[in-house]
Amino acid sequence: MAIRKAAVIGGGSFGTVVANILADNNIDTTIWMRNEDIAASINQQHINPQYLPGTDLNPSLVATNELETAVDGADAVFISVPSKSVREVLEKIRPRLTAGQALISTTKGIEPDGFLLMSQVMNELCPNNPAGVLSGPNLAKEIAKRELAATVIASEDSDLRRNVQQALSCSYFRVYASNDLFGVELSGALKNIYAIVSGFVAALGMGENTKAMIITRSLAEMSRFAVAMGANPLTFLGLAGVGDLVVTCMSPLSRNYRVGYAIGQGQSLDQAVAELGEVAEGVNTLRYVRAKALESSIYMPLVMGAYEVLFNGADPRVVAQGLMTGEHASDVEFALPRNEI
Ligand SMILES: NC(=O)C1=CN([C@@H]2O[C@H](COP(=O)(O)OP(=O)(O)OC[C@H]3O[C@@H](n4cnc5c(N)ncnc54)[C@H](OP(=O)(O)O)[C@@H]3O)[C@@H](O)[C@H]2O)C=CC1
Ligand SMILES: O=C(CO)COP(=O)(O)O
Repeated sequence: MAIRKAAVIGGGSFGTVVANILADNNIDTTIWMRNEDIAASINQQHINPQYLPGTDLNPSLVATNELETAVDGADAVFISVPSKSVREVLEKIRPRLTAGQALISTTKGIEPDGFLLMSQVMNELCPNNPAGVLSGPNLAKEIAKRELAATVIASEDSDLRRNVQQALSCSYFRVYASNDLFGVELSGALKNIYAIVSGFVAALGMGENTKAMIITRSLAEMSRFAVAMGANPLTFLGLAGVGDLVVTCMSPLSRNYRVGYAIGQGQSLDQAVAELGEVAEGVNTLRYVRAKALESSIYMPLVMGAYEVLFNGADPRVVAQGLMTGEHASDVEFALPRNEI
């Protein structure tokens, strides 16, 4: 069944953008948020003054502080809050959901207990609702200006994939499909770590070759980790992999890049995060991925170096320099395995 009525849970920059695309596509859309003033601004002035100032939202978009107003009768519910709040929000909406309402996460993070991705949390709490993940190179502030962008809808449910493609595709937004939900979701979470590292590199004035080396070795590292976790490495060649890695490692619009940049300029992690005032998922993801890599003996020099900078006060220069001193390695490990060089 096509999506005629949609709910978006979370009134930050990306939730607002997703809701606005749906409204632009004439879908009856309600966005839920806990902040009453922002909801009133969206309903009366059609702006989100805190997260997307200067963007005129579609006047048909309705904002509410009542979950039932958003969720009841929605064909699809998009979850767009930071990962640390996803379980709490799902527990609140779960009693209102009916079987078959699709749940789509846009959240790019990991739950530390059990190293769970958001679709796994959705499946655990709402097993009767088909799950999907939306992920790709999607800087909210550009899409808000209706600049051209593309994304990936990943789900094992082909109806869900088709319905979301139809609901979100428009003149400025294109939606590609994937059935590798785990790979798409994992790459969206992992790339935030490398955006922080790229922020260090930019702040230190390192060269363009260095930046390209960091991005490419980031891709090698994140796909090595993902394969060890059971994901399909080919997914990392797509928009949710290379695409999102490139945009977040190169753009000051990325909050993770900005945290790295501020640290590269000498700020502490606490200062950098406080100044940002929005979520930078990569900070926590770095902690969880480092622990997992150590536990599972996965070689991740960039993750190890970034952790030392963020949490043990190491000089950010050591992260890129660390790559130069490792043992001789393979360029593409899927072609030439590490143990065969
Ligand atoms: N911004 C972007 O370009 C993109 C972001 N994403 C991902 O989307 C997710 C959300 O990010 P984004 O919208 O940017 O984040 P923001 O920091 O812009 O906003 C977070 C939103 O979540 C709300 N929120 C936080 N905790 C809770 C809670 N416990 N209950 C209810 N609401 C809560 C905040 O409410 P309040 O204002 O009341 O604190 C705010 O509305 C992240 O995982 C991010 O990685 C994905 C693609 C692009
Ligand atoms: O995921 C994003 C773009 O695709 C947004 O990245 P940041 O969370 O770093 O802003």
